[in-house]
Amino acid sequence: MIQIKDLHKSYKMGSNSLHVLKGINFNVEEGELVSIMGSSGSGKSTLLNILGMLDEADEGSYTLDGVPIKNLNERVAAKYRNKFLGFIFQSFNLINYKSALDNVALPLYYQKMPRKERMDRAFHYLEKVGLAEWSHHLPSELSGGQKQRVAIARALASDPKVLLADEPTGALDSKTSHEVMELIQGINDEGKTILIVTHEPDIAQMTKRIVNLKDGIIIDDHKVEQIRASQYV
Ligand SMILES: Nc1ncnc2c1ncn2[C@@H]1O[C@H](COP(=O)(O)OP(=O)(O)OP(=O)(O)O)[C@@H](O)[C@H]1O
Repeated sequence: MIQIKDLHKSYKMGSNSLHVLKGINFNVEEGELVSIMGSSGSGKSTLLNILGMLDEADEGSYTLDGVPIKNLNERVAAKYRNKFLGFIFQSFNLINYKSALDNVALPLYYQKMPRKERMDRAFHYLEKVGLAEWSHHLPSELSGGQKQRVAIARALASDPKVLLADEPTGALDSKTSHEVMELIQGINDEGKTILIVTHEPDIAQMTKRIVNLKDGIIIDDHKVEQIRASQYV
């Protein structure tokens, strides 16, 4: 699903240049659940931004579902991004004045899906994350865990090939984090490819593979004996 070869990325700062990614190689197969770990400044967000087509590498190649991602104009990049990728953020990024249902339906509106179809679809995904009864509530009326479930439903509604999650449990308490991870594990069980950036080892242990970054290179990449979140609840 994802092939990354010898990826390099530097940031220019005045006359200096900060070499952040120093030759990253890794592949992700369809249906994997992978966590990317590493200390602050190791390059996790830089890598996730490149995977999310929000930034481009200086050198190396990135192929997503067989498509080489390079030198795309913004319109084509946006089309591929919508088609291939769903995003989940630490801070949920919901629109406060829209209901849970409207938040999930909004990306479908931008994809020009007819109203009835997009509302039915949004409701289906809210049901899937266990929030059917909360569909008309505003984000301010939901708990942190419920907000992240809405954000997950929104990411799933476009049926992307890959979900990219940047610290998805970073704003949640431990019990809620495990519940959200249980949901993510369930979505992965249905075949979705998922990559999670996290600095929490117990969250990484709930994925199937941990990739460790340090100073812009991968220092470790191993499969894990997955801990099922249901053991915690
Ligand atoms: N747009 C930018 N311009 C200049 N330097 C940047 C930029 N973005 C990131 N950096 C620098 O690149 C390095 C890697 O940053 P990155 O955000 O990828 O790390 P990270 O592993 O995600 O860290 P954290 O866990 O703190 O989010 C850091 O030293 C950071 O200051």
